[in-house]
Parts: sequence; C-alpha cells; structure tokens
Amino acid sequence: MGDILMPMLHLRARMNLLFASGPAPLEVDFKLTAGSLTGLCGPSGSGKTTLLRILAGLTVPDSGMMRVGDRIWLDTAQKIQVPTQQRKVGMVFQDAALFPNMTVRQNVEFAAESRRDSLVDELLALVDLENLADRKPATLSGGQRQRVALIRALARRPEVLLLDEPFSALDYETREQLLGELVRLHRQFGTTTVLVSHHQEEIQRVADNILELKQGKVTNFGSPYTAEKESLNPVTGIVNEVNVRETTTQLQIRLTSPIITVNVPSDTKEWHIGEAIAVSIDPQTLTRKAD
Ligand SMILES: Nc1ncnc2c1ncn2[C@@H]1O[C@H](COP(=O)(O)OP(=O)(O)OP(=O)(O)O)[C@@H](O)[C@H]1O
Repeated sequence: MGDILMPMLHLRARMNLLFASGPAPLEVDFKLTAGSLTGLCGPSGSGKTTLLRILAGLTVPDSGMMRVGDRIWLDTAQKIQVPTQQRKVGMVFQDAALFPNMTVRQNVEFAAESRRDSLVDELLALVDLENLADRKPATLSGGQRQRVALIRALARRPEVLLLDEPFSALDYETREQLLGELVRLHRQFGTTTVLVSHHQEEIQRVADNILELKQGKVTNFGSPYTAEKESLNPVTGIVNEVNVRETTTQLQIRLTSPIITVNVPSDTKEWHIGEAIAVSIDPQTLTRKAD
C-alpha cells in the first residue's frame, strides 16, 4: 500500500519520426502513478501508437530512459533494453489477435504463469465468459473476443497494461459495456494502465489521468477535467439581435447546436434527467466563427 501514489513508471524518450507534415521528434517525459488509468489521446498520426510501442519495448527510441518500479527497462545511454517478453506488460490492440486453434480458456491459460492458476477461472467469471470457455475464437463475437484479449493480458499479471484502441471496432453499445468492464477490472487489479482512444469523451469518463499528444509532444497531462476545459468545443451560435447599451452590449444568441456534453466530477452532485440547470457563458470566450 505504501507505494500506491509513487510514480511507478517514468518514461523519457526522444525519437525522430516522419509525421504527415514532415520529420519531427517525438519527445516525451512523464511519470505515471501506480494503479492509475491514463487516457492517451491526440489527433491521428500524433504518435500515440509509437509511444505505446516504446512502453512495450516493441520500438526502441533514439534516446531515452524508462523505469518501472525500481527496475530500468530502458536506458539508451547505458545500452539497457529489456525485451518485450521480459517486461511485465499486457497488451490489447484493436484486433484481439487470439490464437485461433486454442479455446478461450487455453488462450488465457497460455498467458497465465501456471495452468492451475485459479486466476484464469476468476478472470473468465469476471467478464462472464465461463460458458464460452471451450469455444474457439472464430465462434465468438467481436466484443467477446476483446473480452478474452483483455483478461488474457491481465492473466500475465502485468505491471503495465497497454490498450491501443481496444474497443474501437465495436458498436457503441458493446463498447460502452466493455468500457464498464475495463473500469471494473482496473479497480479490482489496480494495474497501471494506458488506454489509447480516439474518443475523448470516453477517456474523460474512465481515466484518472489524461495524456494528450500533438505531433509527438505532450500538450496536456493531468486531470481529465482540466484537459476537457481547454479542449471543449464551444457551442455554435448565431447572433440574433444586438442591443448596444451604455456600458454593455447585449447579444441575443440563437444556439444552433443546443446539446452540449460537459464532464463533471461524479462525486459532487446528483443530476436528474429533465431538471433545469443554469449554464453560464464566459463573455471572454466569445469569438466570431471565422476567427
Ligand atoms: N519507425 C518510424 N519511423 C519514422 N516515422 C514513423 C515510424 N513509426 C511511425 N512513424 C510516423 O510517426 C507518426 C505517428 O505515428 P503513430 O502511429 O504513432 O500515430 P498515432 O497517433 O497512433 O496515429 P493513429 O491515431 O492514426 O493510429 C506517423 O506520421 C507515422 O508515419
């Protein structure tokens, strides 16, 4: 318990990449707290997958250092490069990549340290897969396959869990369900997790930490609530009437997209569908659409 809030992962890395706009370095230096769930987001081609691959040891940066707990997984200055299979990492990608000739149970057992490990049964039960344990992956739905991939990654008892858009190929409902399961598994196992997602809103809901990349640089790192504040798209409105007064000008604004999404901390207040709430607009933030 003592090290729960200690930075358990520290990565400093620099790697020259060829971005769509030309060559530029990916340059990161961040620390993750033990047991945290970090949402990694950013535009397409900003370096998210490369960063995940560096964490996994699948890509070696030009220079850098990575420490997990008290162990060094990478130190280019000292030529230390712990290979992926010796890193305690679990990975899940968009496509589950399960072994097709093995059953669900065998897929999970293969990753577990011991075949008699009760963890396998526990994991199968946790995501409701006991009844499908003897089926082959080809006979499962996309959501079921991703569930297997998720518990297979956890069966390795990883120190770091890396998820690269694991649910993005699934329909909305299945994605929501699996996100809920991911949060539950994360609470139960407390594995330090990095989740890549294109869905900013998704990340804001489940992550306790957000890491935003743009062109290989960290542009936002911290609580999802502050990140949201900076990146929230303003509501689009049209000026309907202008009343110039002595000290203030009153603008009547017709909102053209009246439904907005706001993320608020879950523990502050109870909200009820249909209740009226006051939404205030900061006049300083008003800009012309073309600006
Ligand atoms: N080994 C490499 N050498 C040079 N450039 C690379 C290398 N690997 C990736 N890139 C480039 O780095 C940029 C970032 O790629 P990356 O796949 O990490 O982005 P991403 O944020 O995961 O994108 P997406 O959201 O579309 O999956 C891309 O322009 C890619 O072409």
